[in-house]
Order: sequence, then structure tokens, then C-alpha cells
Amino acid sequence: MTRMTDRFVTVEAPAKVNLTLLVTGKRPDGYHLLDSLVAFAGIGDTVTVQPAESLTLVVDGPTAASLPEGENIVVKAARLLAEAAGVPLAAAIRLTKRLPVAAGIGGGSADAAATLTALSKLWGLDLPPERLRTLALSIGADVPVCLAGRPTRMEGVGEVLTPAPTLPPAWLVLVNPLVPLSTPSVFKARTAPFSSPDPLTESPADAHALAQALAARRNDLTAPAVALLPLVGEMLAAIAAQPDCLLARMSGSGATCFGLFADEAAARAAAAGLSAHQPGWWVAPAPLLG
Ligand SMILES: C[C@@](CO)(OP(=O)(O)O)[C@H](O)COP(=O)(O)OP(=O)(O)OC[C@H]1O[C@@H](n2ccc(N)nc2=O)[C@H](O)[C@@H]1O
Ligand SMILES: Nc1ncnc2c1ncn2[C@@H]1O[C@H](COP(=O)(O)OP(=O)(O)O)[C@@H](O)[C@H]1O
Repeated sequence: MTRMTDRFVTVEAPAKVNLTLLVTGKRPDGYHLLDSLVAFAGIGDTVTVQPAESLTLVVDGPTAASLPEGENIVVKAARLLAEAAGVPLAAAIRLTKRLPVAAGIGGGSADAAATLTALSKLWGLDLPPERLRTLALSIGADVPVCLAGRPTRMEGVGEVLTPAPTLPPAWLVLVNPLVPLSTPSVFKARTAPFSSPDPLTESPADAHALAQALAARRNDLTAPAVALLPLVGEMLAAIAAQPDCLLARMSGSGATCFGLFADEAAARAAAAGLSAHQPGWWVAPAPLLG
């Protein structure tokens, strides 16, 4: 969602959720080929930009303190966009972080995509969509799908995007143990044979049908993630044990896992149950964005 006033452009950066993630091969450079159904949840970070003489970034929000030192991906996105468009690198950016960092829900990628959208508006740019997608890919593999911002089949390492069938109304509960899990280590730890591509081809009629369709596919990174961080297995069991949970699964390379629920009441009850069980976990109920 984008809002614009005279001086501000605000763009939401929703959490990316890999509803399925099949590892289908490996490129000569070591990157793995994926076939993933990517959707978005109604919770995320927020990027606001306004005119300024130079580039500044202020970061606030509940998870801001867990960002590491070094260049924020939002600044990288701004710099690359200004270079590509041949405009001065000038804007005041505010990033409000709510998503855990390095958590498999693409917080950084969503922030980068939201920055590209917000600054394109602020600077009055009209880059062709293909140019913007290429720029997004040069920032990170998940940035193009976050730029798309709707349910998408993602192949290659993130560069091949096809709109996914419409998803039915459903709710997610995202759960993160607030322990980071390194993406390269998870890919390195996988030992299973490659999977065959297996996209979702039809729109599931309701949340139950969606759960069934997802259950027939997997997240191939779950086993290596559990081997590296057994807590992921405990989270999946705790989520699956919640009343009315239709499916429990890990997103991306973890450690965030999600439960799928038919409606808001079931999701909120499960979130309350999980928070009571483990007060130290980050637990967020949110609608699945169709
Ligand atoms: C696994 C996914 C699925 O959406 O999401 P996250 O768990 O990061 O959210 C992405 O493919 C994450 O892609 P990307 O954002 O590029 O991951 P990075 O952290 O930059 O990748 C770090 C390292 O992981 C390995 N890697 C990453 C992606 C990929 N398709 N194959 C790989 O082998 C490579 O060793 C790479 O150098
Ligand atoms: N704005 C940002 N939000 C999150 N991470 C960022 C940001 N800027 C830079 N990073 C770096 O990007 C890495 C990946 O973060 P993130 O996108 O949250 O994880 P994931 O790719 O597992 O979903 C982090 O470890 C952090 O070092």
C-alpha cells in the first residue's frame, strides 16, 4: 500500500512468506534454484520518504536494535535507484522495523522494494518495470518478488516470477524464536536430492483446500534448518498443536515458522496460546494477503 501527501510518501513493506519452497537444482556459482510459492502477510515494516537536500536514514520500531552495523539495505536501494535514474541521491528516509532480522521473512528485501517504490514516486521517476526488476535483483534475490507484492511463483534464484493463482481468505501466525539462522549455512547443510518443480496451478476454494495443496508440497530447507537449530522443530510442533491449525511450516531458510488458520479468531487464539507457552518468542497473527 502506498500513501502520498504533499511531502511524504509512505509504503508498507509486508513480510514475505514462502508458503512452499522446493530446491530444484544448483547453479555453477553455487546458488540454488528454487520453485517457491511466495505470499505476503498483513504485518511488516514501513518506509516513509520526504524531500531533503541529501540522503538521511532514521530507523525506529521494535526490532530496529537488532539490525547489524553496516550499510542498511534501504540506503543501497536508494543509491542504486538514483544512479540508474541519473538523479541526485537526496531524500529523508524513515524505516520503522517491526519484523525480526535475518528471519526468513524477507524484512530487508521488503524494505528495499518499498524504498524503490517510495523513491520512484518522490523523485517522479518512470523507469520501465523490467528495469526496476533488474535493479531489484541486483540488490537481493528476494527483492523482485517483494516489489511484485502479491502471491507469486518464484523460480530461478528469484528472477523468474509468475503470478500465482488467487489465494483464499486465510490467516497466518508468524513465530520466530529471536535466534538468527544463517541462510548460507542452511543451504550448505541440505543433503536431500533435488525436488521436481511443483507449482500450485489452481486457486484453492478455501483455507482448508489451500492447506491441503500446501501439504502436498514442502519447504525443502526445513530438515537442514532443524538440524542446525532444533528449536525450529519445537516451534513447528508447538504451532501444529494449536487448536484449528491447518498447517505448520517454516518460511524461507528460517527460523520463522507459520501456522495457517481459516479465520482471524482461530489465529488470534493460537497466537495467545503460543505466547503463553513461550513468552520469549515473537508471535504475530496477520491476514494472508491475497
Ligand atoms: C531462502 C530465501 C527464499 O525466499 O529467503 P530467506 O530465507 O533469505 O528469507 C531466499 O532465496 C534467499 O535469497 P537471498 O536473500 O539472496 O539470500 P542471501 O542471504 O543473500 O544468501 C546468502 C547465501 O545463501 C545461499 N543461497 C541463497 C539463495 C539461493 N537461492 N541459493 C543459495 O545457495 C548462497 O550461499 C548465498 O551466498
Ligand atoms: N533494513 C534491513 N532489514 C533487515 N535486514 C537488513 C536491513 N538492511 C540490511 N540488512 C541485512 O540483511 C540481512 C538479511 O535480512 P532479512 O531480509 O531480514 O532476512 P532474510 O533474508 O532471512 O529474510 C540481515 O542479516 C542484515 O544484515
